[in-house]
Amino acid sequence: MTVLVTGGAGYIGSHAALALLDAGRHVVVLDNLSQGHRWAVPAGAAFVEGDCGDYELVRKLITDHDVTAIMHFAGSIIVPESVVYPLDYYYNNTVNSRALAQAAVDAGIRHFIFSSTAGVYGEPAKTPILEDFPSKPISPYGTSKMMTEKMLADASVAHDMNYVALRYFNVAGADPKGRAGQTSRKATHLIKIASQAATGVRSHLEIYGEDYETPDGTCIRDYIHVSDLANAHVLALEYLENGGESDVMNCGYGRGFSVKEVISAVKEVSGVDFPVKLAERRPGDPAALIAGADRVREKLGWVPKHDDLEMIVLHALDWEESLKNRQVVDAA
Ligand SMILES: NC(=O)c1ccc[n+]([C@@H]2O[C@H](COP(=O)([O-])OP(=O)(O)OC[C@H]3O[C@@H](n4cnc5c(N)ncnc54)[C@H](O)[C@@H]3O)[C@@H](O)[C@H]2O)c1
Ligand SMILES: O=c1ccn([C@@H]2O[C@H](COP(=O)(O)OP(=O)(O)O[C@H]3O[C@H](CO)[C@@H](O)[C@H](O)[C@H]3O)[C@@H](O)[C@H]2O)c(=O)[nH]1
Repeated sequence: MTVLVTGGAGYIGSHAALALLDAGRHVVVLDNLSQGHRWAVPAGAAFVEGDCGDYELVRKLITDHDVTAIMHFAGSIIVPESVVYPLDYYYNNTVNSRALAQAAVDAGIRHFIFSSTAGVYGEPAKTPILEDFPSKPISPYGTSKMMTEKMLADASVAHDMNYVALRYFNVAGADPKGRAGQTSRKATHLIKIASQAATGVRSHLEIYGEDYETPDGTCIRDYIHVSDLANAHVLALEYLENGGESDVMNCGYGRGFSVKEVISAVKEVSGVDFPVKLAERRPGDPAALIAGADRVREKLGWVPKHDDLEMIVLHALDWEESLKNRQVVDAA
């Protein structure tokens, strides 16, 4: 009874692997190390280097490791990059997910958990965003994820496999025990970048637009601690194993912070007044994204432990400091 974690050498997958191990599960990580790091795979997990779209490899590792469920994190994640290289995104996020789903179905895997995104909603008409709002992505990244959701929905009807697609809002922070954190080679996320500015890895931070229709003019996002998100995956697995019906669920706290509020929190917690510059709007940024987050609480019994911006920032800063010692920082 092993859980296959694709993308488990990356940011969120490594935290999910830790949460599964903490819950007493067996884990095998499959990662092609295009973005992740071998050292980020928790010590208690088996590791296979390879591509989640490699059907034969996946079939073999399902047999070799006695896999009974899959958590699928592997993918390409940078929204603006997906606009420039859309076909790469459809390949890695949709085509490779199709191959993985095929291998899962053919091997008799009965439970599948998928990393989806608030990006499937595009520019929602209002917030909080509920799961039954229309999926109208405005980037190839969002569309590539939406298509995988739809494949899983159809496959779950045709085959004996239930699934949960978790639609993450803005994931941030790091393992409170310092065992994992965000180490992406091409950081774009606000809290990561602000933490790099506070720890001297970057010279400054740019605010992408302050003329949005929000109280302080900067974009509002629902920041969720990565360890709370990882725990939602463990609960989703238990839910599916107990016969829960397939579903999509938002993962956020149901409240938002503006870019300026996040910057203030990082300055406050770090004690560093790093330079901040105003820049143009980044294309494709909706003004406000806040999760309607009742379903994940009601259906999974999810109770977050880290719904506190200062705590999220503190853990992100601690991780950034620890990366300096590992000498794997990705400078701007
Ligand atoms: N970080 C966020 O805020 C966020 C928000 C919404 C959704 N997501 C989704 O969560 C998942 C994990 O994101 P992350 O932030 O941990 O990113 P990440 O880049 O840190 O991790 C992704 C991992 O997948 C691996 N990978 C990529 N393509 C692969 C392939 N074809 N085969 C095997 N391994 C492959 C990479 O090497 C990396 O280790 C992604 O699917 C992403 O779309 C992330
Ligand atoms: O240096 C920076 C980085 C970000 N931002 C702003 O900060 C906000 C948050 O940006 P970022 O951290 O890059 O996250 P998002 O673009 O909101 O996207 C994340 O959150 C989405 C859900 O809300 C997911 O769909 C995506 O996969 C995930 O990358 C946005 O308004 C950005 O314009 C800045 O002003 N300066």
